[in-house]
Amino acid sequence: MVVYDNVVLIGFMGSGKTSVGKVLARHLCKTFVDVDTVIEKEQNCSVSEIFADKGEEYFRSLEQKCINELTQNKGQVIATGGGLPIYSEISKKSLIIYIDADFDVILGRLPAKERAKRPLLHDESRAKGLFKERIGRYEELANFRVDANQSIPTFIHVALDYVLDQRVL
Ligand SMILES: Nc1ncnc2c1ncn2[C@@H]1O[C@H](COP(=O)(O)OP(=O)(O)O)[C@@H](O)[C@H]1O
Ligand SMILES: O=C(O)C1=C[C@@H](OP(=O)(O)O)[C@@H](O)[C@H](O)C1
Repeated sequence: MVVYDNVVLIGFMGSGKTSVGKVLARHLCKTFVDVDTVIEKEQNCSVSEIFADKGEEYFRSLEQKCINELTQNKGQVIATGGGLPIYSEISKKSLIIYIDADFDVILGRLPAKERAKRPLLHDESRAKGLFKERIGRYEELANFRVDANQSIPTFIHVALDYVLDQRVL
């Protein structure tokens, strides 16, 4: 049986990776880490500011460096940004869970303040295009997909049961 170092959550912007990750980590008694938050702390500015000042390509290089460093450690639940698995390699020793919510559900959940934090969500039709483009990659990479269209308490046990059936350090 494969032994995984970490649980890594992937999925589109706003699908709930951070929210689900925190709950999952608590139940599993693992450390929760959010890639965007780590980058923001290291750079001492927000993701939006990095996009505006240094550009998306630079942000993608920070993501790759960050996920490489984080996956040197073990026993964590790691929430990624929606574009990370599109542009970065994720260690093969990661148990990858796809947090899958419909585009309209995501938009309905995000207040203006949350949308403003995500530069690639500002233009709705472009964001919908990205959503369609990325689904295939998320599905291909994931060990497991969780339907995240409902409230977290209604589906968290599905993710938890799956992880508990695997061997994660
Ligand atoms: N299953 C859910 N039901 C209702 N609201 C949710 C759910 N998952 C996330 N949210 C809300 O959606 C927003 C985006 O969630 P977040 O966890 O930040 O997504 P991500 O990390 O994937 O970008 C937050 O305001 C969060 O409270
Ligand atoms: O999908 C993307 O390309 C992005 C997703 C964001 O993270 P969330 O998925 O947490 O919103 C953040 O990394 C950045 O705005 C780019």
